[in-house]
Amino acid sequence: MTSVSSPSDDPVLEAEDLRVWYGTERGPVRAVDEVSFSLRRGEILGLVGESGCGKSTLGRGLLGLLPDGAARDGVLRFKGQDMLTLSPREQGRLRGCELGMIFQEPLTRLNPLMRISEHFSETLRVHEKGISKDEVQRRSLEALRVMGIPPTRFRAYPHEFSGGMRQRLMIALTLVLQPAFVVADEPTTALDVLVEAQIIRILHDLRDRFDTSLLLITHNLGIVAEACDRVAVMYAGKIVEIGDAREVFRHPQHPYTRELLRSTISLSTTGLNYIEGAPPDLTSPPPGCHFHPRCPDAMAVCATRSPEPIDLPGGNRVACWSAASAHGLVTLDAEESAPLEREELSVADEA
Ligand SMILES: Nc1ncnc2c1ncn2[C@@H]1O[C@H](COP(=O)(O)OP(=O)(O)OP(=O)(O)O)[C@@H](O)[C@H]1O
Repeated sequence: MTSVSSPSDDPVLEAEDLRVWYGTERGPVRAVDEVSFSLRRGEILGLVGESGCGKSTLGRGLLGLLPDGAARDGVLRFKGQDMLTLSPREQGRLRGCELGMIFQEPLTRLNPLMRISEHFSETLRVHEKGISKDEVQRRSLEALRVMGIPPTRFRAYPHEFSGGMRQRLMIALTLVLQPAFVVADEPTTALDVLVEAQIIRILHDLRDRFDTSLLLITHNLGIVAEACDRVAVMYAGKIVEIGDAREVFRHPQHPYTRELLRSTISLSTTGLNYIEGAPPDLTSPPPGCHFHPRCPDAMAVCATRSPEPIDLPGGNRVACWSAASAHGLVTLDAEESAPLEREELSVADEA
């Protein structure tokens, strides 16, 4: 599937050194750790990585939808305005109409006592005061149509819909507000392949009509390849690679991206937990590059110094000593560039 319109250059969202952490008894869980990226108007950015790498936290952190005990810092601009300096009330107002989220578990969010028409009119009236009845109906039916739900179901109750349809209803309720930025967190988990294809079409529809920017969090790399303009790969709280989706899939530059792609392709599955080992505990991630204990290309420097994101000639932005050194963008001495001797390292650590 190809996109018919290209995203404009205006950044809608800009994150600089954004951090999100959860306070726990074991210490702070650094779920998002100095993440920087921007999203242009109408752009669809896929966010991938194994479970526990911080994808949902980043998505929720961008919208300010974090649980009590979580904190954010850094810079987060939406249409040029720094969100982190706004009061919770101002953020809430913005969230209502300009920012939207499509959740993993939609069923809990529909009121069983309210007809679908009432859900739409409540959503629209809260955010667009003074909107006429005719306009509510027109916009609601249009959102239902886009999601493939017949207008005859407009006055039905949530329990009269199948699970997949309820999920689509939730998406319609987000889209009816025509938000500028939407986070979709695993929107297709519960859906069959046909619906998945439909959702991809809808995402493009949304972008083409309203210039909506979208962060699509998913384990399904096929969807990212098909539906996204760019992809960000997250590992242990950091974006380790970001770039044009086709370029990243064709020429992955970070060893983690390569492993992620390989594990998916070789197993023909959407599960991504097949790279040897597991992502680290984010209360005490390994020093240096967080991926170094599992990295096939690790060098001595990787265990001690965290690599900064760097733009590679193909356009990918990658945080990896090995990739940067292969492109001649950093100079490492013989000791730093020696292959990482894992056993020796642990002996040396104990000494
Ligand atoms: N409310 C919370 N309190 C403390 N730690 C949390 C909380 N929510 C998430 N975490 C931790 O933050 C880290 C990142 O979790 P997050 O859910 O953002 O990852 P993810 O990549 O979205 O995973 P998945 O793909 O399974 O949804 C994990 O270590 C997780 O245990």
